[in-house]
Amino acid sequence: KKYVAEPYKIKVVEPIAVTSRAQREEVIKKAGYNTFLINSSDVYIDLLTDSGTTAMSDNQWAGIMMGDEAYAGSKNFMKLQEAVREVYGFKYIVPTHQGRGAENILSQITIKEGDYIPGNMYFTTTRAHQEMNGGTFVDVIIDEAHDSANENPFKGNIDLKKFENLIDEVGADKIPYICVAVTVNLAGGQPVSMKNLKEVSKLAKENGIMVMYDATRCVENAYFIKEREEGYQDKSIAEILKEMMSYADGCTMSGKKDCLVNIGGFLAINDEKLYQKATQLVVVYEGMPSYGGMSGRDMEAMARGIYESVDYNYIHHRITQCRYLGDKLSDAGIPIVKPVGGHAVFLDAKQFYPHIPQDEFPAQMLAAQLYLKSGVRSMERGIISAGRDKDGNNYHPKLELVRLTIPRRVYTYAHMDVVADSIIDLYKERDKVKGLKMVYEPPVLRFFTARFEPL
Ligand SMILES: CC1=C(O)/C(=C\N=C(/Cc2ccc(O)c(F)c2)C(=O)O)C(COP(=O)(O)O)=CN1
Repeated sequence: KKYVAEPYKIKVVEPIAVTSRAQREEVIKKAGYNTFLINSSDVYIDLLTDSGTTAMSDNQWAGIMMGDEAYAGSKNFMKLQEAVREVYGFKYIVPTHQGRGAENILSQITIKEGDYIPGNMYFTTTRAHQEMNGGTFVDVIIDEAHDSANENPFKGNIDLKKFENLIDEVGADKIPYICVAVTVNLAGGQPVSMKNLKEVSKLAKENGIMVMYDATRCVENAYFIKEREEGYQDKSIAEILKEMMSYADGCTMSGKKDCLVNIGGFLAINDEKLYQKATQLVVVYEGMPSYGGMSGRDMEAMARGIYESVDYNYIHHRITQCRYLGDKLSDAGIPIVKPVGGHAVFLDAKQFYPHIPQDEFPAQMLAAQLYLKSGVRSMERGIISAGRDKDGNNYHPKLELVRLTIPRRVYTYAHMDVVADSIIDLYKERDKVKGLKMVYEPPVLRFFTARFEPL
């Protein structure tokens, strides 16, 4: 398979754990069949998440030495503010320790009891903060996004009809903003087209509703627009990203993904009044508006990461490496979410284990089996992650997935081959695998610490 060689060379290495099957059997039992509870020292290839697992560049590490740890008005904040203004185009920026720090503040300053927040598919922390502030999340993504085999090139798109129906149903004054995730994590890292962003922005403006992006993987989204959307092939990633952001009133950002850092995030806003409300809260939850829970050195690393992230060679390799894994799996007949997303390959556990009913947690079991087989850690993104509704009933998401999340600039194609080969082996033994029962269920965001036993 043709692939794009890494546009960087390795300068520092971090040995990884080569384990035996016997060791892994001990580990998975102790971890209650939950990959979140496995120690990093017992993991060979860690595809749990792309969040905070990035390898920073030498330029970013050099920035760590330039930390201005002044409590107020740090030089690094000025650098970060300049980077966000230049690359994203937003006027005001409130640094936070990570994405959910921004989600917490945005939700508190915009959502009132009884409000509705439309969005393109839910995300766990985003929906949690919206609900904690009395809002109700309403999924307005196109239907195709819930069909893992559908190859629509922009499966993250908002269904304008659904958005309009909600406005007619509840009234625009009950909708503080529409949350547009670019890309859509749980749909399989699927992008939103520029055309759809423009249309959403127009409809929202006509109704006095703000548009807030969850910009966590926005550079990946820009790459897909360049690759797939008419009229953008000759534009740079930076130009596309800037245009994307111009259709939003602000964004929350988990810097731990597309800003290429291990910690950090921000809330960016154009409206001055909203910015002032945000600064009143950031001092309560994160710290001064000029550091927001980050050290000076981490703000410097994130500022430098923002500039690096729009380099074509970086993002071209990043997306291509992910697609390499996806193509190798689908060529071998393994059921995955199509098209392959920007940050991960998602295994369709419902099709992988058709004999295991969703209430026996097929995706949870598949992630455990993959660890047992090869020490590769992945993440359940199915019924366990979906949690329970207000009446305490399990949500039954159409997508019962295992996410193989590729950290940025960390693994080589050889690691991708190990992952692919072990999944292909697992598929051959799929009939022998049984489901799980949950033996410990925490009340909130249960997937992080729940424990299971084989049936
Ligand atoms: C699209 C989006 C995210 O992907 C995201 C985080 N993502 C994680 C970490 C994670 C989060 C929640 C889970 O249920 C989970 F199991 C994993 C992840 O692996 O994908 C956040 C929040 O950004 P923070 O992590 O910087 O606070 C906001 N928006």
